[in-house]
Amino acid sequence: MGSHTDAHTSTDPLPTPATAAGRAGLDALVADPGRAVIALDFDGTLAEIVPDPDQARAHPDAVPALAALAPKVASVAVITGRPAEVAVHHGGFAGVPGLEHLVVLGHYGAERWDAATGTLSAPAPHPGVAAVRAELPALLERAGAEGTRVEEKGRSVAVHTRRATDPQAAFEALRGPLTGLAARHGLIVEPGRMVLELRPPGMDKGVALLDHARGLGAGTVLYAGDDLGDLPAYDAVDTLRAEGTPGLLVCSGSDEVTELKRRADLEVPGPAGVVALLAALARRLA
Ligand SMILES: O=P(O)(O)OC[C@H]1O[C@H](O[C@H]2O[C@H](CO)[C@@H](O)[C@H](O)[C@H]2O)[C@H](O)[C@@H](O)[C@@H]1O
Repeated sequence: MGSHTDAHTSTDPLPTPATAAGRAGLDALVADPGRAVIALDFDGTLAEIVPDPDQARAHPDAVPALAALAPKVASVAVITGRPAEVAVHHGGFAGVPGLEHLVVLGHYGAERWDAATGTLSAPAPHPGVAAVRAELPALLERAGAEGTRVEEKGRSVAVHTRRATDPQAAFEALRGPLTGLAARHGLIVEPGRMVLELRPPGMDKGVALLDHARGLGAGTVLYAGDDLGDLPAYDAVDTLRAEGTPGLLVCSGSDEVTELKRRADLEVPGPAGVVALLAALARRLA
């Protein structure tokens, strides 16, 4: 899938989705923004991918675009694999005029941070995470996984291979052993862009998005993502569409992941393209 860049109207050009379903989703959003839910992934979608996860930050135009858009729609939500408070920090989302009602659903929706209260709600930690954390160094040593980096995420542990000599080879070599380790302790492996995360089962971005959209009685849902962990959210938009709620699937395009492009209604060039779309929407809805 992809897009072309016809003017959506003569007054404020919006990209035109490549699919009829996507065009219906965008039309519904523009026609009735007060019932629209805008849901966005963080890394690779609002923030450029960088080698060190600690250094990732929202695109410089992301917060202004979100702050301009949020007051015009029912909800803006960031749905991320990051711990919610890490996304809030790296995104610069706290205390921003216009983002008073932002919601950040972290750990694939297991955590919820509300800008309105500044509070975080989260389940009890899964005991398997501590067990995995204890066994991981020896497993990585045995695997000879030079250049890999462990990201401690609190409710999960992620093994990054982006800085290995051959990132894709390291990813493939570790996938089996890490899947076995996770399974022994009741966890699952969430694969992403040069990362294998060992995390509790039972929640994903699709469940999170469906709960959020249905809870608000959404009339339209836009979801933008870039990675495999976003596919359940794509499924959720398809589910909502089947129920009669229009939606728009946006892919933040990259060369690393192709699965989303095939399903998206609209592909934009990475976080800069996502942010430009959000800004154009905010202008259109003014
Ligand atoms: O759901 P997301 O917001 O997309 O988070 C998914 C993972 O993103 C982070 O890793 C990715 O971004 C890093 C920084 O750009 C990059 O170095 C890494 O290769 C990417 O996989 C984050 O570190 C993970 O914890 C998230 O689960």
